[in-house]
Amino acid sequence: MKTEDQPTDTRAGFVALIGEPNAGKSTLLNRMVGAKVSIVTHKVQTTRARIRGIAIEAKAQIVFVDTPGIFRPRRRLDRSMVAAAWGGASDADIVCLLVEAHRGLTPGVRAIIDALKEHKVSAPVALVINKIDRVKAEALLALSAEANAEYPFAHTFMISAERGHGAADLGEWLAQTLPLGPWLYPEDQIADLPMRMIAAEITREKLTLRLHEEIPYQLTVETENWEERKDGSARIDQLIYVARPGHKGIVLGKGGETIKAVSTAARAELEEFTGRKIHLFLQVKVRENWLDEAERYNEMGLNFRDGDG
Ligand SMILES: Nc1nc2c(ncn2[C@@H]2O[C@H](COP(=O)(O)OP(=O)(O)OP(=O)(O)O)[C@@H](O)[C@H]2O)c(=O)[nH]1
Repeated sequence: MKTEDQPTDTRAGFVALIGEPNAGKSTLLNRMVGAKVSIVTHKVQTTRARIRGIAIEAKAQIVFVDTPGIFRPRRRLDRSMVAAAWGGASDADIVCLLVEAHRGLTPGVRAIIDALKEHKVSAPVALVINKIDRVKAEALLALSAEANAEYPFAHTFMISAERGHGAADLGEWLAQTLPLGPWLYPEDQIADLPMRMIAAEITREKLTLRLHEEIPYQLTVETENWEERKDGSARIDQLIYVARPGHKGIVLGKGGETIKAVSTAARAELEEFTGRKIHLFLQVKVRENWLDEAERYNEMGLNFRDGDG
């Protein structure tokens, strides 16, 4: 609620990052927010939850909605993800469409542009050409012209989310373009994602990095318990759900060496993130068909659409 005594020159609002899987949404989010809130791996379709990060730019508070990749729905999970992505896009004050410079207007990007038109997204849409480090300048201009002929983008940015080029200009424009209004979250809050979920994401990232291609992405991590201790440390208990009995052994590894390595890496990152000592306890459970359980979807911030698939 806006009150008389609040400054009137602040701005705040939601910015949805959309684009094909692997476009660099998580990398950009992490760069703008300056804290690790999303998983960055070489695998596609890693972002499952609608994770948000908050950046402060001049007098504006920019709340990023990192949507799951928008791609063609095949399985039930994919359809929820697509619905969540479009939900995020139409609730936003600004939409940023990330396009990979070296891939250009792929059929996937064209499908997103068609969907923007079809969903009549009223928010200004910025075209963000990412990974400019991978192409020559001439190619960028041609791509920009081609894309702007397809959709009335409010602005075009050419950036490298990884190296940082152009990110400041984008941040400045977002800050100027968001609606005037009081900040939405307290200043010291870097993300509205509960710490438990961040902790689960960290462990899932370590698992993904460690297991490479051995396990499909049917694997989920939940933080069951977070206990504050008197000495300032915290005890975190997490459950790793795998879809098949055979996967349990892979996650554990020979003599438990995989799970130990994952636990060590996750604990180190959690300690760095929280600035405190962490006691991390991991347990692996088999949960066949977890992909079909509504409960799991809701925990991931997705709406389970009964009757689908
Ligand atoms: N060369 C180059 N690579 C980049 C750049 N930005 C991101 N990447 C890489 O592109 C890959 C995908 O980046 P992510 O940030 O995970 O992509 P995403 O859009 O969040 O992907 P999903 O979570 O699958 O939707 C990673 O390997 C990044 O390191 C960039 O500016 N230049």
